[in-house]
Amino acid sequence: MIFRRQQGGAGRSPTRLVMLTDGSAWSIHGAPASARGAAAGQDEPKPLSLIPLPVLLPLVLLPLIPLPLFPLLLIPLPLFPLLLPLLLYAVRMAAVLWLAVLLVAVILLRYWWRERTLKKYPPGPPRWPLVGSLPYMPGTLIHLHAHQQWLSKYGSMVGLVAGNIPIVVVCGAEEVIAVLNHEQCQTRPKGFFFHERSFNRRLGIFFSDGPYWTAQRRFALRELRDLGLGKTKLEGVVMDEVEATIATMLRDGPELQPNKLFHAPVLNTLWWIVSGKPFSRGVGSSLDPQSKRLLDIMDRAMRCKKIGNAPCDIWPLLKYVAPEWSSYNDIYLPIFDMHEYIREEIRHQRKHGTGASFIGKYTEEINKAQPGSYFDEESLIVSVLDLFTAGGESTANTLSFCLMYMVKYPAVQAKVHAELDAVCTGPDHAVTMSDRARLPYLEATMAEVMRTNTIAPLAPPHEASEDVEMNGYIIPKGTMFLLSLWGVMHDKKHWGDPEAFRPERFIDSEGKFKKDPWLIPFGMGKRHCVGEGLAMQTAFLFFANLMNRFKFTLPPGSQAPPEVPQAGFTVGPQPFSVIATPRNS
Ligand code: HEM
Repeated sequence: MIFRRQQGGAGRSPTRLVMLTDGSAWSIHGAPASARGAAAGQDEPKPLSLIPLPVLLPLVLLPLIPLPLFPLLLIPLPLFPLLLPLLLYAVRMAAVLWLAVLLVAVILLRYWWRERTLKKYPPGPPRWPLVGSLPYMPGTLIHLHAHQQWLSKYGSMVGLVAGNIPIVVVCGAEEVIAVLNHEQCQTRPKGFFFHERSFNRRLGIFFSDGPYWTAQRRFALRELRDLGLGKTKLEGVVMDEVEATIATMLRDGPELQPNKLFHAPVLNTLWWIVSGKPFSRGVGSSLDPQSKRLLDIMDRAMRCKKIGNAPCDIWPLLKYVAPEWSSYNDIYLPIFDMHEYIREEIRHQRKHGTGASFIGKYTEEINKAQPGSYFDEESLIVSVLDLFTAGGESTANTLSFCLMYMVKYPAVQAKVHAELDAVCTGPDHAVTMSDRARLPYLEATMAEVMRTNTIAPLAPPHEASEDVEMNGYIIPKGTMFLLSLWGVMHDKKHWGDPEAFRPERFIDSEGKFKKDPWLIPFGMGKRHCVGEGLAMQTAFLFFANLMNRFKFTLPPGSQAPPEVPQAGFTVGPQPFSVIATPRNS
C-alpha cells in the first residue's frame, strides 16, 4: 500500500487523502477516484469487485483505525519502515474493535430476543443485557431478601434474569403450593451445573427428568424402604451412632459446638445404607483416614455457598480461563473427588462381593440391564452423590437447629424433659421408635424447629417444561422457579404468629401431635423428598436420646445464637456453643 497526498485543482474537490495501489484508488470519503474520473468523462469506471482482495481488505479496515492514528497516514514514505510496528498495532486495534462491535451486537441481540419472550413476565428488579438482574440479587439467603425487600415491592412472584436464564422467585404461599403441584413445573433446570456435576449428562435422582428420573426415583424409594427404613435394622445402626455421639459428648464436653457434632454420625448412617457398612465409629479425633477423607470432601462440597449461582454456572467458558475466580474449582473439585470415592467403593464391592446395600442392589440392576436401560455405573455414582448431598447436611443441620432452639427457649426444653421423664424410665433409657407416638410434645418441637428455620428455605430449583400461566403472568418454558418453602411456613394468614417459636401449634385438643398440611420442609408433589422417612427417623432418635441424657444451656456470659441462619448447600445455624450437662449427674 502506498499513501500520498493528491492536490486538488480549480473546480475539483480540495486536497484528499487517497490510497494508490496497482493504479486503482479510493478516497477516504468513500468515492472511488476512478469513478469520479469516469463521471468527468475520463477513464472507464472500474467496478469495486475488480479491486484485488489484498487491497480491499485494508480498505474495509481503514475506517476502523482509531482516529488518533490517522496522522500516521501523512508521514512521508521513506519513514514508513520505521513505523511498521505502529501500523501493525493499528491493524490489531482495528481487529479488536471489530470483535468488540460484533460482541456488543450479539449481546444486544440476545437481550432483545430474551425480552421479547418476557412480555407478560412477573415484575422484578431491572434486567440488563449480559448480566440480567444479577447486580440486584443477593448472593445467599435469597428467601430472606425476597420476603423483606421484594414481596412488598413486586408481589408474590418476582421476575429476574441471571445472565440469560429467566428465574422467578415465588414468595407467596399459595403460589408456591400451586407451582409445587403444577404438572408443567416438575422438571429441573438444564444449566451448566446440572450437567457438569454428572459426567456431562443429567444423571441421578435430584437433577434428572422424564422416564429416566422416574426409574431412578422409584428405585431409590424402594431401596430406602427395603434397606430397613422403619425397621429394627436401620434403627440399630442409627442407635449405634447415637451412642457414639453421646460418648463423644461425654468425653469432649461439657462445652460443645453443635455445628460440628452431627455431620459424621449422620453421614455414617447414610454410608451404611449406601455400602452396607459404617465407615467409622465415633466422631472427631477417632475417625479412620478413609472416613476422614469422605468427611473432608463433603465438608468442602457443602462449604461452597454459590452452587448454581456462581460466575462459572452462568458463563461456563470461565471454567477454562478463570477456574478459581469463577468458583469452578470450589464447586466442582469436591464433587469430582466424591465421584472417585464412590467409584472406589463400587470397585471394592465388585471385587469382594456386594451385600444388602444401595450399591449392591443397584449393581444387580446394572448386571441385568438390557440395551437402553437407565442403570449404569455413572448413574449409580450420581445417585449415591445425591443421597449424600441431599441427606447429610440437611439432617445434621436440623439437629443443630434443634439444640439451638433448646438453649434459646429453656421453657420448651423443660417441657420436652418433663414428657421424656413421664415416658422413659430415666436418662439411661434408650429412646426408640416405639416410644415416638408417646412423645407428642417432642415431635411438635421438632416440627416447630423445621418450620421456623427450615434447612431448605428455597426448594431446589424447578423448571417450567411448557409456558405456564399463573396470576395473569406468562412464565416462558425453561424458566427456573425458586420456591420459598420458608414463605409457606411463615405465612401470617395461615399460622397467625409465624415469628413465634411455639411447638403447641402442633398439639391438638387431646394433647396429640397434629400434622399441618402447610408444614412442608420436605417439599410436596412429585418432587417430594425421597429421604423424609429416613431423615425423620434419624432426627427423632438423635434428638430424643440427646434430650433424655442431657440438659442444654448457653455457656455463661454468652449471647443466644442469632436466628438468621448461615448459608450453605442447605442453611444451618451460625456457629454457637452449648453446655451439655448429663441429666443423671
Ligand atoms: C431434614 C432433612 C431433609 C430435608 C429438610 C429435605 C428436604 C428436601 C426438599 C425440600 C426437597 C426438594 C423438593 C422439591 O424439589 O420440590 C428434597 C428432595 C430430595 N431429597 Fe431431601 N431432605 C432431607 C433429607 C433427605 C435425606 C436423608 C435424603 C436421602 C438419603 C434425601 C434425598 C432427597 C432426594 C434424592 C431428593 C430429590 C427428589 C427428586 O427430585 O425427585 N433428603 N429434600
